[in-house]
Amino acid sequence: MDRKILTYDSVEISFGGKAVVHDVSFSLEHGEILGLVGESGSGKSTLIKAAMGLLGPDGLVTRGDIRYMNQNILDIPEKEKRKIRGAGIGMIFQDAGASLCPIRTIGEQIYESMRVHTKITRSEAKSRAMDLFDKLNFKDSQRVWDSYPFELSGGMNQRAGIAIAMLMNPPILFADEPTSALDVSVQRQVVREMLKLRELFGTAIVIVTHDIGVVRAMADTVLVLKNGKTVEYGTADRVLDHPRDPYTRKLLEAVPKLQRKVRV
Ligand SMILES: Nc1ncnc2c1ncn2[C@@H]1O[C@H](COP(=O)(O)OP(=O)(O)OP(=O)(O)O)[C@@H](O)[C@H]1O
Repeated sequence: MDRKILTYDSVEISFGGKAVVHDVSFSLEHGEILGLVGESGSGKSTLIKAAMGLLGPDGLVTRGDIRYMNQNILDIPEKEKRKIRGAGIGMIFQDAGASLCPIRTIGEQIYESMRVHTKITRSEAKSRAMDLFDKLNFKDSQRVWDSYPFELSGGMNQRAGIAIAMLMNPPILFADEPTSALDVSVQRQVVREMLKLRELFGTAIVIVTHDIGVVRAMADTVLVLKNGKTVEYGTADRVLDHPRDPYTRKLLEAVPKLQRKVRV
C-alpha cells in the first residue's frame, strides 16, 4: 500500500506568469510532520496554498503535480477541491483570531463550518466539538463554545482555531506560522497540541515556521527553501544536526542562542 497521502512532484508556481517556486518535490506519509523553513519570501506559504487552491486569481501551478491520496488536486473540479479543503486538509494560520468571525460565537462558527461538509444538527456539532475540546485538554470547553473570539486570549483563539480545523478529522493539517503571534508559553502549548493531534488521530502536519525550536520539537522531516528552490530535504535529525548547505547552517545559526527547544 502506498503510505503517501500527499505528494508534490516537480512543482512550479507562478504569479502573473513569473515563477516564484521552482521544481519542488516532497511527500508526506500518514502521521508524518514536515517542517517547511526558509527566509521570508522563499515560497513557503505559496507552496501550501497551492494544494488548497488558494493562490488567488494571479497564481497558478505551471508545472508538476500535487497529489492527495492518488488524486491529482490540480485536475479535479472546484467542487471536489472544496471537499478536500477542510475534510481532507485542514488549515490553521498565524492569527486564528483574525480568521474567526468577530460577531459570532466559536460554537456558531463550528456549527456552520461543519454543516458545509456534513449533514449535522447543532447538538451533534456541539457534542463533537466538546469531545475534541476535552481530548485537547481545554479547561473550560463550555465557555469556549459560548465565547466570541474577543472574549478569549490570543492563545485560546489559536487553540480553538486548531480544534475547528480538526473537527472533520482531516488526515492532513497545514499550519502556517501557527505559533509566531503567541508568547513563548502559549507557543509550547500549541506545539504540544499539534503533537497530540498526531498521537490521537495520526494527523500528518506540514508546519511552516521561522522558529527552528518548533521544528526541532515537532518535525520528522525538514524541507529548506530559498528563493522558491529546495536547498535541502531530509530527516529532521540529518538536516538540523548535519546540514549540508551553507544556507541551512545560516538559518540554524540564527536561533540557537534563544534555546527555544520545546519540551513536550
Ligand atoms: N498574490 C501574489 N502575487 C504576486 N506575488 C506573490 C503573491 N503571493 C506571493 N507572491 C510572491 O511569491 C514569493 C513567495 O512568497 P511567500 O509568501 O510564499 O513566501 P514565504 O516564504 O511564505 O514568506 P513569509 O515567511 O514572509 O510568509 C514572494 O516573492 C512573494 O512576493
